Amino acid sequence: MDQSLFHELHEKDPDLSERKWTLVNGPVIVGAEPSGLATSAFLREQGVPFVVLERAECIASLWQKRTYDRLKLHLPKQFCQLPKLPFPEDFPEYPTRKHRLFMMKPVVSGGSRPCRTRPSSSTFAAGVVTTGENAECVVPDIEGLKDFGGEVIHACEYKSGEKFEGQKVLVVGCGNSGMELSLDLCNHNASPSMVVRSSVHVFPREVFGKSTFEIAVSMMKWLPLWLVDKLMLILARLVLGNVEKYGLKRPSMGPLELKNAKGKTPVLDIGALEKIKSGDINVVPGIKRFTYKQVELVNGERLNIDSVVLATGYRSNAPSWLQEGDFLCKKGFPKAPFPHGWKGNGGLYAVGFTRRGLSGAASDAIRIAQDIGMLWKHETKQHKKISIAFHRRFISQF
Ligand SMILES: Cc1cc2nc3c(=O)[nH]c(=O)nc-3n(C[C@H](O)[C@H](O)[C@H](O)COP(=O)(O)OP(=O)(O)OC[C@H]3O[C@@H](n4cnc5c(N)ncnc54)[C@H](O)[C@@H]3O)c2cc1C
Ligand SMILES: NC(=O)C1=CN([C@@H]2O[C@H](COP(=O)(O)OP(=O)(O)OC[C@H]3O[C@@H](n4cnc5c(N)ncnc54)[C@H](OP(=O)(O)O)[C@@H]3O)[C@@H](O)[C@H]2O)C=CC1
Ligand SMILES: O=C(O)C(=O)Cc1c[nH]c2ccccc12
Repeated sequence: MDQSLFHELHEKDPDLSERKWTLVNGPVIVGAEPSGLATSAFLREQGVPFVVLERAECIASLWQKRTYDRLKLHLPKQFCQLPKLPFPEDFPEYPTRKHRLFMMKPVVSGGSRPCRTRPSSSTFAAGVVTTGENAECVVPDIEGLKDFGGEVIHACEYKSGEKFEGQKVLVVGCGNSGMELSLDLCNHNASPSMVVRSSVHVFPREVFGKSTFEIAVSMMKWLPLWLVDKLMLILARLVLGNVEKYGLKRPSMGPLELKNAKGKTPVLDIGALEKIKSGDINVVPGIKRFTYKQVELVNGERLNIDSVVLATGYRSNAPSWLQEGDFLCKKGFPKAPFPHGWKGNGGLYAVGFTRRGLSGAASDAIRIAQDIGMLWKHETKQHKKISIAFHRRFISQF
């Protein structure tokens, strides 16, 4: 590192010399999951050397290690493809997590392994944040949870309901995780109670054999968002009836408006609602406190429970490692609203913070790779020109 820069940084951070530093030529991509891998694939195609940094010891760690066995994508496959890697026709409409991992293999074996680069004499610098909207588990601090005495896990540690057979399990949270894990627990002969502390939008995953998400996307081409929201709610009411009578209060904001404004994903139901209607999943209100093997709810009711699954969501971790104040907000999302959040100043980029799942990540990756590809070509051309001029001058001295 340049000595004057080192001194300047050392003044700000006295521990600097204790840390390991590596000089990297080319973009640094942080995160090796769909967003990082898609960006890598595009950069490789454009001949840009890059390095991928990943905290886990493998790629695709969310899909390999932090998801449950029976997980399937809840959007049809055409909305969850990585650029240039369409799911094969013979894959099911809603691929499983194993299908998803299978699709990521070629990207990796093609060359975007963590910490891989080609030597270059250019000093081109760019940083791509792809650490995701789900980087850390949200673990709420609920009174008495530490002394509960039974097993407490987060949804990301849940693999299967097998080990909960015969148990009373409290599932905290009613997003897609809470709903799907409650269903999985039922299917393994456990008795889940699911906490709904505020409200939730529930839709069937399909209506008359057609994906509900796809219907909404088609309508968005012609109609304003507020109207699509209204029509989706009418459709849900016709197909599901009034879900509020089962304790599933709907938010006052429409589903797509809420997703855009707060990132809260509507539930695309794959069977939990039937179990709620039949009473196999017991819907309960917010938690007041835990006591030994019991939970006390805000309505004063007490339940005996054996285990707790916290399906309480995820958050970005970028503010903890990216020391730059302009690009990201406190919650670790780009400050600029979609579709402008992919590019910041000074070579900073972000992929996968659009609150639009995998298709949002794919569109970010394409934009960024094009931008970096162009800058890289310009930079290397300039570099070549300087080298040739220097070479000529050097030769002319003799
Ligand atoms: C259970 C579940 C199911 C989902 N299903 C769908 C679906 O069906 N369709 C859809 O469109 N979307 C779905 N999503 C949304 C999800 O965000 C995307 O599927 C996708 O995984 C996002 O990819 P990503 O690369 O942006 O982030 P992630 O997959 O979260 O990957 C981020 C990577 O960055 C690494 N990382 C984090 N912090 C650091 C650090 N400080 N240093 C180095 N590396 C770091 C992580 O280890 C991870 O490998 C789902 C999400 C979850 C949790
Ligand atoms: N098959 C698939 O494709 C699946 C996809 N996913 C996706 O993964 C992402 C994360 O989903 P998910 O894990 O469900 O997280 P979400 O953020 O969607 O949901 C978190 C839930 O936990 C509740 N909660 C948080 N803290 C507390 C608390 N202290 N007490 C009671 N309830 C609490 C929230 O309630 P409140 O609203 O009141 O804050 C909310 O119901 C989403 O994008 C989702 O679509 C997840 C599972 C399966
Ligand atoms: O972010 C997610 O969890 C997704 O699965 C993708 C997604 C993006 N926009 C949506 C709107 C309704 C349901 C799911 C999604």
